[in-house]
Amino acid sequence: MADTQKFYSVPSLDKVSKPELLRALESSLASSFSSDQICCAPNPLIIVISGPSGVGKDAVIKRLREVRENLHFVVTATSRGIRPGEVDGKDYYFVSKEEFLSMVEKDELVEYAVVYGDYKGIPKKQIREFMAKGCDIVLRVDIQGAETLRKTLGDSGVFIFLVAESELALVERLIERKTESKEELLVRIATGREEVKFVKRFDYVVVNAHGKLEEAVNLVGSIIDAEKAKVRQRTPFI
Ligand SMILES: Nc1ncnc2c1ncn2[C@@H]1O[C@H](COP(=O)(O)OP(=O)(O)OP(=O)(O)O)[C@@H](O)[C@H]1O
Repeated sequence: MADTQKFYSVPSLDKVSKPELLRALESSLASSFSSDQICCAPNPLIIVISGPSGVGKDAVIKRLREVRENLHFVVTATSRGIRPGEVDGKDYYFVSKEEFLSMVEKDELVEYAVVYGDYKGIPKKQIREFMAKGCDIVLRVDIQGAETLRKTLGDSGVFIFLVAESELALVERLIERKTESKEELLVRIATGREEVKFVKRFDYVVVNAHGKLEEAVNLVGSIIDAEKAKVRQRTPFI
């Protein structure tokens, strides 16, 4: 009965202006409407992108950075030599083996590994700094690195495994890149065969098919969007 009375105290919708109607609704409910945000801002994410050598991790991340804002790509420190077209401090921090080992000793890396004879590791400082600014963090690691990060981050990170459409496509991509010797090619291909088995430990798998880089990037973007819309947010801590 009381509810029906409240309903009658609200004027007909076509007789009053929007502000008048709002006031009438507020007074019927005996409380004003809040303009506060209903949901809190989503937590920053740590997105781990991994996959076999030559699958397109760098290519996907490069494009992702062009199309998405508020994303920080952590620059990995490596003791490997610089490849043509790579820029120190942008693609990697190129350091000597000695410098790298000193970073390990000072516990400055969240994860590090020897990859095809070279050290690669992720500096903690950068992750903390950019998460504090509200940025999502993208980490590019090989499968060993993803394994270590899973142990550190548990379910608080988003783990994405990139695959090519077929083994043949992956090998062709590596050959066309022309950055490995035939010995290095063999090692990467053999390792890649084993690495595909690790897909089960990831949260998502994304196919980066030949000529379809944009589709792979869009899917990664959709994964990030869906993660940000989750009711139970991941809360990464480094
Ligand atoms: N969807 C695609 N279609 C065609 N070529 C691609 C695609 N994605 C990447 N490539 C090309 O394949 C080669 C390997 O890609 P990229 O260097 O990004 O792989 P990666 O996974 O980062 O390799 P690594 O782990 O050895 O550094 C590059 O020459 C890149 O331009």
